[in-house]
Amino acid sequence: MDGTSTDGAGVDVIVLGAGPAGENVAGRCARAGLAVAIVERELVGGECSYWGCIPSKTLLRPGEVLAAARRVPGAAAAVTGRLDVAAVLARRDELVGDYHDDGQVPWLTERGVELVRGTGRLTGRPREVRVFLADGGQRLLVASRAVVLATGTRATIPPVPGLAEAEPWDNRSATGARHVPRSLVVLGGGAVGAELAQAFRRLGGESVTVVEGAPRLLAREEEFVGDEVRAAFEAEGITVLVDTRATAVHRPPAHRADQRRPQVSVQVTGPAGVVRELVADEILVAAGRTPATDDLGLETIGSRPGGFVEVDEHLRARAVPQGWLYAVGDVCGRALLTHMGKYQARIAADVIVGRHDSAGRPARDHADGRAVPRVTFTDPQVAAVGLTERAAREAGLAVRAVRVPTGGVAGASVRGTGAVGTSMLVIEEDRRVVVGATFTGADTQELLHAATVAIVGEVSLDRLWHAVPAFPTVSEVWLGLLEEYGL
Ligand SMILES: Cc1cc2nc3c(=O)[nH]c(=O)nc-3n(C[C@H](O)[C@H](O)[C@H](O)COP(=O)(O)OP(=O)(O)OC[C@H]3O[C@@H](n4cnc5c(N)ncnc54)[C@H](O)[C@@H]3O)c2cc1C
Ligand SMILES: NC(=O)c1ccc[n+]([C@@H]2O[C@H](COP(=O)([O-])OP(=O)(O)OC[C@H]3O[C@@H](n4cnc5c(N)ncnc54)[C@H](O)[C@@H]3O)[C@@H](O)[C@H]2O)c1
Repeated sequence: MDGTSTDGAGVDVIVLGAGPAGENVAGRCARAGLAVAIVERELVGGECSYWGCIPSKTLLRPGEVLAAARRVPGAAAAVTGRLDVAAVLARRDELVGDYHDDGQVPWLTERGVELVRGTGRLTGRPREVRVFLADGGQRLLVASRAVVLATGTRATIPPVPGLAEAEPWDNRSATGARHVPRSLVVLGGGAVGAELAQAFRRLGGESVTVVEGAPRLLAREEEFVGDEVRAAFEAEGITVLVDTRATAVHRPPAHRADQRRPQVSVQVTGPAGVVRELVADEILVAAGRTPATDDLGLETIGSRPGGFVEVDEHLRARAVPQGWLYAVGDVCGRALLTHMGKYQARIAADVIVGRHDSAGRPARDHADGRAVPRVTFTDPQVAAVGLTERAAREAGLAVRAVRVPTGGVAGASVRGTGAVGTSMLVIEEDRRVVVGATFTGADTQELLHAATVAIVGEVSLDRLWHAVPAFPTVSEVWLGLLEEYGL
């Protein structure tokens, strides 16, 4: 084909997508001595670095610090001003590298990974990828060992009449905002919606309304999670509408190019079919993610373009029996979280490299489905790992759940007044091991890893009893939970 150069000779592994998952599989393969090319069509670092984890946490942090100070008598009196929005947005810009990837590219080049700027597509021949280069040319790459798909996801825009035409915000426009809208409707109360609703409220949004179709916020977590986050949101003036779906959206066109965009009206239908109309400056769609596979050549391997890439326990695409195609990160649909994508990347790299565990078994994914840690960075924070009580019962496990208030320990009291939250363990009765844990409250993120270790290590309660939490730390909730269980 005209303009195509075939100079992929000598490449062992091709990775499509340089988000956190792609970078990690490339880096680990290269560390093992393989020649690796990584293809990226936007910015090295992916969604997480520029439009996901990093900017969203940066927008949340100032409000979290202020709220924490207000809970400490003596310190509270020193909080006299408002958040400096311009400084918050400037810090966001700094942490996203002003939307340039110069700070991230060296991580790849220092490891000897070749960066190819362009859009990659499977050709249908084994281990072959055509790259539509950013400069307009094309390049054919052929790998001797493997191709890894790590192309991530984008925001799903649900088929609500008028929504797409209303030019809604998605995670990119929201995390990259240049101003705080006076009024904001957030469609979806999952992790993206909950975090960004609170961020914009605390940054000065006068009216923030979350519209969630499920019966509660963060609906995949324990039921008390959504109830507690909702109570906290309502206490700070965020309106939460659950069991409610958007049914029509309308934004009239601006009359002149220099005019402020007209407000958007959102018709929602709530419980018992009650219809309401919400009017706001912006609507943010936070209704889940769509895999970036519509133009990846999946049809050439017999898979449906636009879907998640189904993988086995070695992260090999099930559609390719020869086993040369892998998928890691969001695109494999297992757990849409950066740290899980990075974990899958390490496993896939070890399979490609041929690394075995100490028992001589090939690397495989043990954590997905069983021990996925997740933190929603709202205030109160939600930190959870493993199975919810309901999921454990649905999986046929005989479990008992125990709960204590997170604020009931001295460690919480010394951190501030009015500590809220709940700590809960889901315990499999037969084996006396933890299979799930949830901690809500301020700063519970750091309680989580102990629970992850307990689950992955299958540590018995009788052993956990001898893991003494230091005084006065919030980790003393572990002691309360084990006593509540009967130890
Ligand atoms: C607002 C928000 C906040 C979040 N916060 C957190 C958080 O706090 N913690 C957490 O763990 N997770 C968080 N996530 C999820 C996290 O961002 C994703 O799980 C993570 O980015 C997935 O990494 P990935 O490498 O699989 O894909 P991505 O980060 O999406 O990267 C994929 C890359 O592939 C490139 N690409 C796509 N198609 C092609 C192609 N054909 N050729 C070449 N390149 C291609 C893209 O340009 C992109 O750079 C958040 C997500 C959002 C939206
Ligand atoms: N702190 C974190 O780790 C973090 C933060 C943000 C995102 N993420 C990851 O990103 C992924 C995507 O997050 P998300 O919040 O976009 O998706 P999500 O699937 O977690 O939540 C989407 C929510 O939108 C609701 N919804 C969908 N369509 C709707 C409609 N038409 N009307 C009303 N409600 C509707 C769903 O019921 C659901 O509760 C998450 O799965 C999570 O893994 C993680």
